[in-house]
Amino acid sequence: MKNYLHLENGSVFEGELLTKSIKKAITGEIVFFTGMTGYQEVLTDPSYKDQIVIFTYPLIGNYGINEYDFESKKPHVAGVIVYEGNMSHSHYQAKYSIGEYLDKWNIPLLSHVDTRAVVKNIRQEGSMQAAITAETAFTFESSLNDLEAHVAAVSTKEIESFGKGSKHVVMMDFGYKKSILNSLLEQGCRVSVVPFDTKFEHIKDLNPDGILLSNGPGDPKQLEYLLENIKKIITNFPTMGICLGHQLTALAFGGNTKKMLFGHRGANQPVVDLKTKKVYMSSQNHSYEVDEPSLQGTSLQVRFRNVNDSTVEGLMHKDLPIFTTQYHPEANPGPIESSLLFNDFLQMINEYSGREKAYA
Ligand SMILES: NC(=O)CC[C@H](N)C(=O)O
Repeated sequence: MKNYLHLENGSVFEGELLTKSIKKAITGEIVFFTGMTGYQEVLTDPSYKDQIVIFTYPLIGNYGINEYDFESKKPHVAGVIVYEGNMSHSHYQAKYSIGEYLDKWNIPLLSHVDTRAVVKNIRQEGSMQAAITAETAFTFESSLNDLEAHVAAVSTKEIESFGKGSKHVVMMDFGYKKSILNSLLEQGCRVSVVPFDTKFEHIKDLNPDGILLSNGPGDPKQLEYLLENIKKIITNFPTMGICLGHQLTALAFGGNTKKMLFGHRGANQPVVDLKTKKVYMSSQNHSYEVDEPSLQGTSLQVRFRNVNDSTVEGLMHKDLPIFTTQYHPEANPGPIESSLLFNDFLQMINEYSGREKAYA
């Protein structure tokens, strides 16, 4: 069935709807993902909440959807745009086609769209809204900012515990990916996943050895009201921050964040570790970045940098055991070479265990 993708700049693209017909237009910020594989992880990563994802790789769906690669319990994207959506998947682990899976959650999949032309629009003009509808005309009534997803919609409502290890990591859940939890479990940790707004006093009672600030959707500044609490937590326990967790760390120490022209979303973003001068290929998904000049005079310094555009890709605290990455060391999808950072986190925890508050 013919349907249309409308961009906020007035461009309209025709496509074929592979999922059931939509009664009402679907709107969201349109973002493009450049990885060749990993669509299942992208669809279920809570950081993509309410966004319309357009895949640049021209064949999506060929290995179906399996039971193992979910990053959370359900898909969070508002809609999916592809060049060719393959509904006759072939993989021994596949349970559904991508279309069946999206249909189950009432998420439209629009195919045969000129994805290269759409991405050129986003690259040239920056982030914008888009709509998927059966109508040839569409008027946007909201602004891009109104569409920003909030962490409260994806964070856990109650504390959940995983693993039996001796080191206890409390993960503040801003919309965590399951692979982060798995990476911590692989390090032999016991993990408590706690709501994003859990107070310092409560976290202290949980007696953590370390804190992980997770990834999550939306503008980090939406959580400005929590920064004081976050700062208290991370200055008292060894901390690793990932993506939104990285951005919140920067804000908590007085740095600033800003929206990028169109963000980084893919599985081959080169990042240099300024400490070792080694370059890693990384998995990324973000629209915001830490504004480097704003770090001047703070106690944070840049540890990782994007090789393509020099943006800040990670920070370390000058005195405290805190480090962060804008990219995703847990991969999924993408290269796993940065998973070593979870070892570093554990080393840092071991170094500081028993020294509670000694450095606060
Ligand atoms: N993956 C993430 O945590 C994304 C962080 C933030 N929502 C951004 O888009 O920049």
